[in-house]
Amino acid sequence: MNDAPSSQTLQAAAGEADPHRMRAVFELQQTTALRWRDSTARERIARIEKLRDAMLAHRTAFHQAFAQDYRKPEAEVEVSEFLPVMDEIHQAIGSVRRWMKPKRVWPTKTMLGTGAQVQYQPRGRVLVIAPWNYPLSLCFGPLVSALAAGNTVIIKPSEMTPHVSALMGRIIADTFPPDEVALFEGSLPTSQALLDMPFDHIFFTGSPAVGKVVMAAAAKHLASVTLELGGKSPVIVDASANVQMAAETLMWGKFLNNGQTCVAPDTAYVHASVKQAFVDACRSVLQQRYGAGAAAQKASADLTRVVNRRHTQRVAHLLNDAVARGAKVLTGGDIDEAQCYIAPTLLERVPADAAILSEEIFGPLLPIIEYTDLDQVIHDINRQPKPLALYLWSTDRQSIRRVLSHTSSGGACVNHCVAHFAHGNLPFGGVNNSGIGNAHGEYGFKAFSHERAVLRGSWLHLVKLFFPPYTPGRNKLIRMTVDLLRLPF
Ligand SMILES: NC(=O)c1ccc[n+]([C@@H]2O[C@H](COP(=O)([O-])OP(=O)(O)OC[C@H]3O[C@@H](n4cnc5c(N)ncnc54)[C@H](O)[C@@H]3O)[C@@H](O)[C@H]2O)c1
Repeated sequence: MNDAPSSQTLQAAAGEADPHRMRAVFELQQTTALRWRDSTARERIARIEKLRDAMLAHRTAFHQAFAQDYRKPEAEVEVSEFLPVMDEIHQAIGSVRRWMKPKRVWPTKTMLGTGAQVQYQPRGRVLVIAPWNYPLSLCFGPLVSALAAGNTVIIKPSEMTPHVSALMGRIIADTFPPDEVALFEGSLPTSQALLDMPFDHIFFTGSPAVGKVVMAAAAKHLASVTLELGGKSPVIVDASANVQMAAETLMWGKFLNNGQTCVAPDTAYVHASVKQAFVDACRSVLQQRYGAGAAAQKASADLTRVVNRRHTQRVAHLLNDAVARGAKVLTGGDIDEAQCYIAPTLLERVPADAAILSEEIFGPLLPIIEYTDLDQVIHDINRQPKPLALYLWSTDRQSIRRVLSHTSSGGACVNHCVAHFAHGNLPFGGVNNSGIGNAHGEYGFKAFSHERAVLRGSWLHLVKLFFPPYTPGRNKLIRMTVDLLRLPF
């Protein structure tokens, strides 16, 4: 690969990556992608292990980069960035052999005597576009799945976490030749230049609005897509809920990464009979975790900052708009735009026309809506676009069954929140507005694989009985075969 543009050069352009270099790397990856079609599990595991070792060798540098980008506490870098990627790596190394094996399938009645299997082929050259909120996890997590499936990869991280993105760029450049894996930093122009190229698959994580742009770009080349999007994930705390447990878990899921989580609880419907107890429990959990009083909470090292001023203004607008329309702040409400700080905030009596009830909040605000009729809550949830997650705190089996069977969402947790993201044997993805396709574990492997149907077997020659000319005898045989399928065995 002597004529390959060096990764150092690729990273050299300030701001946006050079489109010519991106195109050159893309072309270069084609030869590798074709060669990797029959790559072995051992080769794929070796690549994943290289990534793991490089990532772990830069653990402290990551802690520093996250602190510089948005003051993310070290513990949260470990639990929400390293842990998911390490889990993905651990699972892929242990299971890729099994995932890759062609799966034999039983013949259907008309195919008796044939042999059939599903072969998992690498898609080829894939593009991973990632958001800023979990930059390491959402770049390297999909990278692991893509490598497990045998693809070459180009990654476009977010421009909003420049220190983490630059560090990941250095790691990729030092670990992989660009014909295997390359990372290009940049914003819209870089993303658009990449989307112009005929990738075999695009794995996009980000907002539903940009997801539509990505899908339209993919349509030009009929590239397959996985879209991991966002939305408003509703919460229900019903009259039977363990209120203390609900407060403890919900305050974690909501204020982890300061609410900047795709599956963050967005709006809480709380039954009137437990609302006051729930609010009291939430207040006390927040005080215990982040300090009593506004000054203590602002000084807490355990609260990540909002990623930048623009997003601080956006979240502050949601809060101010709700308050101006009559919402009441139950706790929090402090804003320091210069420091990108917004206190953990609970609101009630939010009027229906407040923007906070229609836009994804993606910040440390939680509107609480008191309810008495569960069916009305289900009706309200079903009027909104299908969310990425739905959370229910309840001990009543009937209510749990009713909510799970009458709503739709990418994923759901009962008596917890956010934690389903961490279960590597569950598909992670949205539905319609919150996403298309799945990530994680074997689902991630499949997202980056083409499931090719392969049919063989000497009995197949019997299909000639259905070839023209359609004599009366053949017509009869065809009709009999169709009628055979009406029989129950
Ligand atoms: N489902 C998930 O797994 C998941 C995970 C994290 C975040 N999200 C969602 O991501 C969103 C927040 O992240 P964000 O603000 O970085 O998202 P975003 O959609 O603004 O940006 C995501 C990526 O797309 C690029 N981009 C932005 N505009 C583009 C355009 N017009 N054309 C091409 N590329 C473009 C960005 O540079 C970035 O790399 C939220 O909606 C959140 O719910 C989803």
